[in-house]
Amino acid sequence: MFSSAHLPMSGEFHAFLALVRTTLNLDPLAFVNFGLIVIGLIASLRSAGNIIHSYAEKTCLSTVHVEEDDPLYYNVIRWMNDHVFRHRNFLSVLAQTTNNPDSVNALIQSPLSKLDSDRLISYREVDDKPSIELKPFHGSRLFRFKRTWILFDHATKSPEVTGRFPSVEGKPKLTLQCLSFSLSPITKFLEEVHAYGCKVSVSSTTVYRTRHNSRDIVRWSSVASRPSRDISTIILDKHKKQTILRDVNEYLHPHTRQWYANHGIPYRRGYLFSGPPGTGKTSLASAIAGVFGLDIYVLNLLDPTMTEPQFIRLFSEVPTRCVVLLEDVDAAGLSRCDLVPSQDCTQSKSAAQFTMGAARATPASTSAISLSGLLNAIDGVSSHEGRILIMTTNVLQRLDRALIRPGRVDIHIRFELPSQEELRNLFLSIYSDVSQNTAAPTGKENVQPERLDELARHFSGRLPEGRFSLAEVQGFLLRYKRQPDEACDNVSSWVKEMENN
Ligand SMILES: Nc1ncnc2c1ncn2[C@@H]1O[C@H](COP(=O)(O)OP(=O)(O)OP(=O)(O)O)[C@@H](O)[C@H]1O
Repeated sequence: MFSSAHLPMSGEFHAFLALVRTTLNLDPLAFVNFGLIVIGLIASLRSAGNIIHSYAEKTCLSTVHVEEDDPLYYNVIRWMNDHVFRHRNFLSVLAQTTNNPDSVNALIQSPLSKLDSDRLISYREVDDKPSIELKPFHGSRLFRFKRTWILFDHATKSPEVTGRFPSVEGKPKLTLQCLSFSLSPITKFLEEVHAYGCKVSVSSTTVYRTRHNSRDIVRWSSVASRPSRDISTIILDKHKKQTILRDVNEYLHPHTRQWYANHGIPYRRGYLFSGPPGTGKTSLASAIAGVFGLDIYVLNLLDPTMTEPQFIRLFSEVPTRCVVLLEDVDAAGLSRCDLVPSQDCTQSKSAAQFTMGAARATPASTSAISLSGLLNAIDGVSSHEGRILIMTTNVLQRLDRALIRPGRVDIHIRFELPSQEELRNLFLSIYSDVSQNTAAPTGKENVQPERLDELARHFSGRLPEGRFSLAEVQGFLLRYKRQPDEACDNVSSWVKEMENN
């Protein structure tokens, strides 16, 4: 210990100490000694804490790490935000711009929506709240879940931190820890988190696409979560619609899974939607996902950054019940050339071209994925059971028979250019709110349902059958969103204009 008597000191400092001693009646160096004792104590407590922590970690501390590209990662953060962080102020948060439907509703209820739709409005001047969400970014928090204390720790480990702020690009790390000899408290918590995630997104469909994560590994990543498309908005022959809905329903039934297992048949189901562009193939896939409460996993065969092993791995990583959507499979130019030696391939190619007619030649493969790779992904041993595969194509003849044989494609739905009945239904569907008076702006008349029926008949009668896709006709109708009379009056000139193009 130090004592002022033992220390060599300058005259001024000595005088200062003497002054303090006489005025406060205390030895200042006693404070220094006391400070050193406190620091020593803290250091020993910390090292004891570290020893206890590392001992506990080895014996009774259960730890669970959640990977950033697992859906649980977002569900845990959402649960924490909604249940734990909601009432706490944070000084360091992550700002996110959201396109939530609430802001759209707020806009509908604002005075702006009362303005005449002919008036030009600059939305820069709109004084509505920006849809910015502030979320806790980094940090740890001890919280109680069903009588167990759990430590939540969320950090972004940047490879190198430059400047004052941690990089958002770093590798995120999420850990959950609790004092327990088993993992069951955390497992129960994760089950609750999963159930909460399902409840929150019950009426929406989440779309997943592939993305390179912070470690440059291609993983599934949710790109959008939107309200499920209502199946009644899909214009398709009633029989075809019922066929596919019944089939998917039966396939997903728990008894069916057991039946497949009993018969030793891989539990998989595949559908092919073929037809001209803009006839509703993708829309039907998304409506099916909505009806059965499934998420959609979209794989792009033309993605230049994806290799075949990555494609096969991603295919096997989809969850048990989901829709895997492979769009425009014909565009990838996959053919038997990948499967057979070159001489046979030339023969089979020319045979294929013969059957299709000279007009459409099989294109050279433009995909990094070969036909054998795709077949492997669809029904190889690692392919996931329980999923629904939906492939769409504009040109059925371009598909190799191996790809669409039963077992890979169980039901084929052909989409045609619309009949007059379908055009009439599209008209009625677009103007359904005009007749129900739900969204009519000021100054616009309502149309009685009988009048709308009459207009729909006139409209479809003026359009040639099997000439335009529903997407094209929908594009025309969108010019007259709330004026069915004007759409009806102008459709003939639109047809002429389209035919001259
Ligand atoms: N049968 C349909 N029923 C309802 N809407 C349709 C239908 N066909 C097309 N549409 C509308 O047209 C647009 C394009 O439809 P969609 O993307 O489903 O067509 P697609 O057949 O998948 O086209 P592509 O072959 O080019 O991918 C969507 O906005 C959709 O609402």
